[in-house]
Amino acid sequence: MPPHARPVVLVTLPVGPGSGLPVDLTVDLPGCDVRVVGAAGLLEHPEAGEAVALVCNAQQRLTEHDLERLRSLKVVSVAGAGTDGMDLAALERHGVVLRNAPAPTAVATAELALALVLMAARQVDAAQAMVRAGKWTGLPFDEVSGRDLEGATLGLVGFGHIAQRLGAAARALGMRVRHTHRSSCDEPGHVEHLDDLLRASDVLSLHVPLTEETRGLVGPRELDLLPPGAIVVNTARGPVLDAEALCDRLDDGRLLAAGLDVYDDEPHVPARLLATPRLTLLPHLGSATPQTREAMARTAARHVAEELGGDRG
Ligand SMILES: NC(=O)C1=CN([C@@H]2O[C@H](COP(=O)(O)OP(=O)(O)OC[C@H]3O[C@@H](n4cnc5c(N)ncnc54)[C@H](O)[C@@H]3O)[C@@H](O)[C@H]2O)C=CC1
Ligand SMILES: O=CC(=O)O
Repeated sequence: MPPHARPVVLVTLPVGPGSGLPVDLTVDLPGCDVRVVGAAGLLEHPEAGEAVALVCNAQQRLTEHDLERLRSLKVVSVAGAGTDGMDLAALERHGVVLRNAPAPTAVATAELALALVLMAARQVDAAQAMVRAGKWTGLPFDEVSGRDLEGATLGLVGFGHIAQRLGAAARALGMRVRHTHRSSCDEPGHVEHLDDLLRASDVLSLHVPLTEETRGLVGPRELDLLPPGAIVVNTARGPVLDAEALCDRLDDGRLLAAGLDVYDDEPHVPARLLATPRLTLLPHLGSATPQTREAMARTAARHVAEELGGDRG
């Protein structure tokens, strides 16, 4: 950065006047030149080589090649939780600090996971389809009668920001809550081994980041450990769960129902999933409320301000 120049911060979030999120991040980044650019135009931006910070969402990909173009970058600040699109080793080689913002995503994402659990338990999609198709002729049929959640066990894989909120809501519904995560802990409900959690889970909800360790964490073997008639919800990342294996078990009736917000190759949703019964499919909607999106953007901007500290004009 030339001496006395103001630090340039590139923002690939759709924020500002005329966007879905009319937030002015210059307020959070005093002393910086904030440029809102489209994600696709990041490398082509005339100040790409001068930018010291990038504010982006959790879908942002950053490779070695990108970092060579963004050669002045010191900070990448994700307005969200997931950092699975980033080449972490390349960021380290280039001396770039990576921050994420899981806390502000938690309320909306936990609420969405709860919605998927409730929809699955009460077969909401199928019941509504019955009404819309004019097939409701009397009392609801057995195939949309679902199950009670009170007294059922919710198994949480990962017990961070989102899972803890979902767990609290589930307890309020009278569910038993069990959880497993990377390290041992003595919190009530902690189960040491994933297999034991699966065997106990009437409802399984996934809340781990996508890493080499969690890719394929819940596959055919794991799904077969669930009690018959279990529910599976994934709001974490598509590759954590084998969605084909999930469909097999919905097709043959071993699982009651499932809900997905995330997929292997978003926004592509495979035809097999679209054709599977009792499977609610949402478009990665977890944190998509205006309140949460604003909190995520502002938190990410604050993280940039913290990291740049005295470098600001
Ligand atoms: N659908 C959506 O819109 C959203 C999806 N997400 C996804 O949800 C994930 C979780 O979010 P937060 O709860 O905020 O994250 P967090 O960082 O607060 O919690 C992650 C938890 O996973 C555990 N964990 C990590 N690796 C593990 C492993 N190998 N085995 C077992 N546990 C492991 C950690 O110990 C921690 O308990 C994010 O990484 C992101 O991928 C997050 C926000 C919105
Ligand atoms: O998927 C969203 C995130 O914040 O991670």
